[in-house]
Amino acid sequence: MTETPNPNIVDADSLTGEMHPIRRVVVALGSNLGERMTALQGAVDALADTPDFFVTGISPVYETEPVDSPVDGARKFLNAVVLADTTLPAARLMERALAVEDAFDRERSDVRNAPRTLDVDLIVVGDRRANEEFLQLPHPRAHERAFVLAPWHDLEPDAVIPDRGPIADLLAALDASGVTKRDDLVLETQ
Ligand SMILES: Nc1ncnc2c1ncn2[C@@H]1O[C@H](COP(=O)(O)OP(=O)(O)OP(=O)(O)O)[C@@H](O)[C@H]1O
Ligand SMILES: Nc1nc2c(c(=O)[nH]1)N=C(CO)CN2
Repeated sequence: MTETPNPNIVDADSLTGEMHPIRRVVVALGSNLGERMTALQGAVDALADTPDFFVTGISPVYETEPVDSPVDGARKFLNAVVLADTTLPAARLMERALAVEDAFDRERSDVRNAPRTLDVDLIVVGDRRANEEFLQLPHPRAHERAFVLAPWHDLEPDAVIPDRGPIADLLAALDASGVTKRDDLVLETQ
């Protein structure tokens, strides 16, 4: 007897499956090398051009003190967060994030947290959990990063990181003194 697939049990990350649920995605952007705003705007445009990926929100831009920088006196970052709805599997999103970084001459360094033209991090993909080197979800350090939580909180004050809690509470527990909103810098939607 042929088994009829149950449409309610979709392997959301099967790369071969036809059906994928729509999931809300939070993407964090950062740059502290070169033309920082050009890189952030380019990332927003590239994400918006991604098939089956619909940008629903773009945060204000924050200028932030480098966290855990290996370089003394490293330049400040510009950071922002993009919200989107997508049916793309998380692994495809990760590939896309890496391709967008590469398009901005991101050099991959062995030095952890080295300055970078563009960093594109997946923070949450619906309630998807992953713990592989290539893909960890929710992002394992997002809950302790004011440079991620502050812009995200502007867009979604009631958001929750699975297993970590409400971002409002997480943000309130952090020292956010190194994180400054730059009202003069605005990322545009296409
Ligand atoms: N949720 C995720 N978002 C972005 N990259 C991830 C994620 N999970 C795993 N990775 C992997 O991490 C690698 C990117 O590391 P990268 O050098 O950009 O880290 P980083 O941005 O410097 O540090 P951090 O991960 O602390 O933000 C990629 O190979 C990517 O596959
Ligand atoms: N302020 C700031 N600090 C960082 C950032 C970042 O985007 N902003 N990214 C890091 C690694 O991803 C490490 N440190």
